[in-house]
Amino acid sequence: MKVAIVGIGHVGAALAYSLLELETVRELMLVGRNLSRIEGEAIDLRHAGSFFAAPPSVSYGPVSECRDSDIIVLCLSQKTTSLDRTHLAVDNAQLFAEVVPVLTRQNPNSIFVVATNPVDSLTQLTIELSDLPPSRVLGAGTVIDSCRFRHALSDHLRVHPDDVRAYVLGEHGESQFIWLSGAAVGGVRLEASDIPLHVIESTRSSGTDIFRLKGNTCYAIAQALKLMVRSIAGNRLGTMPVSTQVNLGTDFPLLCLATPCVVGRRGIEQVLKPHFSSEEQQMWLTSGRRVAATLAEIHQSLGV
Ligand SMILES: NC(=O)c1ccc[n+]([C@@H]2O[C@H](COP(=O)([O-])OP(=O)(O)OC[C@H]3O[C@@H](n4cnc5c(N)ncnc54)[C@H](O)[C@@H]3O)[C@@H](O)[C@H]2O)c1
Repeated sequence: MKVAIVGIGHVGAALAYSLLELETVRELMLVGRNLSRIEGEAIDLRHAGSFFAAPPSVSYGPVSECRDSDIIVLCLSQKTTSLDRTHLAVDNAQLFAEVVPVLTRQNPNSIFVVATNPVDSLTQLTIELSDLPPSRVLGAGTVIDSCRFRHALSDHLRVHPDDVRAYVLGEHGESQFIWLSGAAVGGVRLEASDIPLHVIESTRSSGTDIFRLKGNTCYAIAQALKLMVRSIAGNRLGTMPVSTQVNLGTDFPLLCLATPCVVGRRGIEQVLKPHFSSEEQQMWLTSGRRVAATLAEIHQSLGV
């Protein structure tokens, strides 16, 4: 299986390194604009690969040379110093408008995985620009936020994070929410009183806290993206809260939000339908309204 990563910055490079150990990935292509930088990354990764059992071959090149990939992970981005992910919307939409149509033409069978922020709006934009079925375009959604929640709650309850079955859903941003009515620890349903405020706050703010401290986040998102790539490449049918197209009714345009999905060789194999409490339903719609507003700004800037 050939995986191309477009945009070899902090996230793209961390993902490339983490994919060296996935034996289902046989070819890895680094795609970027600064060719000497990505050549350096490719050589470094080849050397690192010699410490793994069956590393992929590593190539590099510009978007115009990225062909015949099975999976394309979009990590390209304009630089930002803002803590608000939506501030990147217009600039990153412009980048997507330049590269997604080219990539789709040259990689007609690829599944697209979107990491770039604001991830929900850009996942929807990728569906529109590529004209692919929505099942073949998935955003990183709240995979990382769910991991942060499980990590913080498992620390508090003193259980292993794997035994916390819980998702953060909605927008990867301010309006995300913990799907409490669907959460369990060791098979026992979680109650609101089981979750201290500091766990909720750290789930929502730790991405921006890390950004404030080191100027980027890369390792955890790389693992989240690797989970998605592994489920597609190995047809593992793992369930994860990726960003996918949802229909919120006539008051909304088609847009993407994070909801639990089964991920396999064809991309999104199933979109699961969570049963929300009335409060969760309101939070879900609030996420929808925020993404719709960002999407409107993107459409206006692109004149579409
Ligand atoms: N979804 C998530 O959970 C999540 C988590 C962390 C970061 N992110 C997002 O991922 C994106 C990347 O973050 P980063 O820290 O790696 O940024 P970065 O600035 O380090 O890297 C971006 C890279 O994109 C490249 N690029 C820009 N335009 C390009 C083009 N036309 N073709 C090819 N490459 C191009 C740049 O040269 C740069 O190397 C950002 O939008 C960030 O907000 C998302």
